[in-house]
Amino acid sequence: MKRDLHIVDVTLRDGSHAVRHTFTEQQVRDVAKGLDQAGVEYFEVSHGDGLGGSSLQYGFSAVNELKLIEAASDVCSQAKAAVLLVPGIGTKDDLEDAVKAGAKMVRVATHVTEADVAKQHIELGRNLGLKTVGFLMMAHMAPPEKIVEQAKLFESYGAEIVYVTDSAGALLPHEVTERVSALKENLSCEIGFHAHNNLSLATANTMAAVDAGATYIDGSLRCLGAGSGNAQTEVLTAVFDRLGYKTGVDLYPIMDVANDVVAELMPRPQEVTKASLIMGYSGVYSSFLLFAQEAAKKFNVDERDILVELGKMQAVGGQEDLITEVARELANQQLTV
Ligand SMILES: C[C@H](O)CC(=O)C(=O)O
Ligand SMILES: [Mn+2]
Repeated sequence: MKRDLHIVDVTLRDGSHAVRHTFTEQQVRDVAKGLDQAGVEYFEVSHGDGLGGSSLQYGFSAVNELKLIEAASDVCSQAKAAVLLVPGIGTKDDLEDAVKAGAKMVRVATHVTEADVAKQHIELGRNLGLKTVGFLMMAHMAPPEKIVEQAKLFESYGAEIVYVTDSAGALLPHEVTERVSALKENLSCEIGFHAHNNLSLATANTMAAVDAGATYIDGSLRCLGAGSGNAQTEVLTAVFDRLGYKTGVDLYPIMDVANDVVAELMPRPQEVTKASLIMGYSGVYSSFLLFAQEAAKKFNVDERDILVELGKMQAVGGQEDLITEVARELANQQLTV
């Protein structure tokens, strides 16, 4: 079918953060099968921090992600597995292994000002015949001109799609419009948008992105993802159908996999809580949520204070060890007053 809007489901990758990387092969099979039957074209599957993410720093996966990619690919008749690769966490060898396991798309993710580290990985993606995407994370931290500059690097390396990634769920709709419009005006590749719902704006922001010209949008079933989660795949399906777009996704089947499969495996409802709200408000990387909550308990400090401090420090992914430092420092300050 000819789609005019592509919904990429990230439940089995961004959702991995929310379940502390404990997805089992059976869970992955069930979700992938449901996505396939519902007509989803691409879905991501890997550790939450992408290929190679299973580590002390980011949290160990219960099951090797190559097995998960294989399990997901096995049950699909038309849907294709995508993997995320953050250069420095994942390697070119990891990508080659993921392709052997069945991956058909790679999304190479860098901090919004560091696109240059993705050259080799994007080139490899193209050489391996993958649909190749550049993913600019923490997009609220750079103005539109900077994002254009960085996106052009991705495009020059061969990326077929460049994403504005609102990792902190901090962007407001007009800020999404500014960023996506700037890319649309200055690039010839397709534009994508990835939302987090920390300010309860994931759907509104995704609508703003599509209005500004994005043709790839991310969602997760029941919002399962880091922080307050992502835009909700089944909601995006309904909303964009109402708006007259052809996504190729069928509403009842996508609702069924969300409710009958994903809801059953969620450790907690995916809500905007005081901690995730403060992440959107202060511009904090959504994947820090569970680490900050753990540190708050350990050092008996308010999780919001940790997150506000991390926002002020402009901490980015890879600096998870700072979270404990900040919590310890806040606890010391409490002792001295
Ligand atoms: C590695 C991150 O979790 C990628 C992502 O989904 C984001 O930045 O948001
Ligand atoms: Mn995300």
